[in-house]
Amino acid sequence: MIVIEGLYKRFGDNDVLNGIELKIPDGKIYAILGPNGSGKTTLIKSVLGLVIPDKGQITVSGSPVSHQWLYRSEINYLSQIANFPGNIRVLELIRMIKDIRCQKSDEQSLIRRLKLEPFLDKKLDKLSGGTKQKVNLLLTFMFDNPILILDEPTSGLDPAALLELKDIIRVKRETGKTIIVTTHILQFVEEMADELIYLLEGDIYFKGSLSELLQKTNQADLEHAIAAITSGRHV
Ligand SMILES: Nc1ncnc2c1ncn2[C@@H]1O[C@H](COP(=O)(O)OP(=O)(O)OP(=O)(O)O)[C@@H](O)[C@H]1O
Repeated sequence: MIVIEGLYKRFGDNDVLNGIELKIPDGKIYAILGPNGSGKTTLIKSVLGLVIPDKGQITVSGSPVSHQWLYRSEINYLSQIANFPGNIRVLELIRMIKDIRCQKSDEQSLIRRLKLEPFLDKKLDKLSGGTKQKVNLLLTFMFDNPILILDEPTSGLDPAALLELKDIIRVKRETGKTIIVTTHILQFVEEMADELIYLLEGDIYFKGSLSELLQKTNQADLEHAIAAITSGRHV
């Protein structure tokens, strides 16, 4: 369980998180939604200890994250923009990350599923954006940890890779993992998410299932529900 209490974060005069209270129980897929700049990445980076909050407390599996780092070994994180040096080859990168994490890994089945065999000897700066994203997904999923945090995982993927990604995530959920995803792809959310967390103006506007959100906003689908929220008709 991830517990967030009274979380505040301000950048300059920009109040990004305004007293977030959130409990994320284990074993489900959570979609964090909200307009551009609403603080989704800031929230997940706070959980990861990559952003230091101004106020508030976060615990992951009972451990406070402040000034700690051991808890992070329980988390697999896919960042929105992964910046690895362009002159490293894919296989070298996989070996490097394995050496750093020192955990059992299962890269072979992911290499097959994501069809990465032809690219293993290629340097990262020679890869297309979608192939780079597949490499990032492989690095995220190859370790068997209880929490997965995925910032825009569908970015640049073709339909076949998207199907593989959804399948990989479903299998992770079946094995009891907690999966937190930020995305703007509403079809992905409708298909995959057990719970939606909607951020608006630095706070949580809604947390619950898709059907609860549709009921709350009196709309027929997620696209219209979000349009209703952002136009202020349901704040
Ligand atoms: N390191 C930083 N320094 C200054 N401002 C920042 C920093 N990181 C984020 N911000 C600002 O905080 C706000 C929230 O950014 P964040 O990336 O968390 O939003 P988001 O909901 O993930 O957006 P998007 O949907 O566009 O990815 C934005 O106004 C952004 O400019």
